[in-house]
Amino acid sequence: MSADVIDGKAFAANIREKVAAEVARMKETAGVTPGLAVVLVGEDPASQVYVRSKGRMTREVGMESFEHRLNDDVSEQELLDLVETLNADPKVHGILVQLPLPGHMDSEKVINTIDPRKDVDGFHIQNAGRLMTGQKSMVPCTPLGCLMLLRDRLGDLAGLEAVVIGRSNIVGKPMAQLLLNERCTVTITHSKTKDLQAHLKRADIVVAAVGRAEMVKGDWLKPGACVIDVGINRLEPEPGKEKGRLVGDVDFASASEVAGAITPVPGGVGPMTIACLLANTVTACCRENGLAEPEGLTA
Ligand SMILES: Nc1nc(=O)c2c([nH]1)NC[C@@H]1CN(c3ccc(C(=O)N[C@@H](CCC(=O)O)C(=O)O)cc3)C=[N+]21
Repeated sequence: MSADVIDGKAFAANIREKVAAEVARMKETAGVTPGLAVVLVGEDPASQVYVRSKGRMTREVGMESFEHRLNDDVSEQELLDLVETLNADPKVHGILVQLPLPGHMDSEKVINTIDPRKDVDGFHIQNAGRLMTGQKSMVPCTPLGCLMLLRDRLGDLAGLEAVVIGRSNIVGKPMAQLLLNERCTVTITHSKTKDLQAHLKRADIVVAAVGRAEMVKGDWLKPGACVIDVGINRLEPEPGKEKGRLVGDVDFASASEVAGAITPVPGGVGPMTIACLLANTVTACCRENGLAEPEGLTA
């Protein structure tokens, strides 16, 4: 192995420490405590685990955590009413509605009902538009976390060739936009891209967010590339095991022979996502209260 393994877990812990210091300062100087509301519809076990660890980390940094669990047969109107209630609640500075929502709900409508100032996921159409036009916005947590890791590793990103694999509204598109804002030369590839390997061969930066286990192989990469693996895929359990292994969209074994630096799964981008959610909540609370925004927690 030649690549440096980027320790997202440690980096995220460091971000959470900064967030905690900021929260303490806000309580002391302005008497405000940032609050994050998380809404979970249905009983998906993986989502429950994720929501629980968000709640724990929210409290650990000294913020208030509000958890709302709704049955998966709740009507869309009931969910919209809850979002409106949270919009109007002065103790709530950030609102996250866990996705995916049950099939009978219109996710776009639900997301766009969140007050954009409280949209700590950065999924509201107003935040997407603001990010695209370079106006102050809430930035989606996973791409923000990836950007922090890239800046830490590479410093100034201007002029670098960046290839994003995946075109989702949640990761691929905002990631490409952030890299463009850093003045990278950005290519967005996806499942219909004709010659992915030809693109990757040029890439100084690779952000893989396709959701296909171990798809990107080491010999597709430019030697020395910085590889950020957003994928979280669970493999089939091996015989006799209850749970399969967690792997990314990049074949770590072969990629770490070629890359200059690479994020592992788990322990890479995942923890950064939660840390950035907390950072966004602090940012939202500062903006709401006219307080100076802390350095290093936004894009
Ligand atoms: N509105 C909304 N916003 C989200 O940000 C959102 C969502 N819905 N729905 C679900 C996905 C998933 N997600 C993860 C975040 C962190 C880890 C994470 O910390 N993973 C650990 C390990 C997890 C494990 O061991 O199972 C790691 O990669 O090291 C995973 C998954 C945020 N999501």
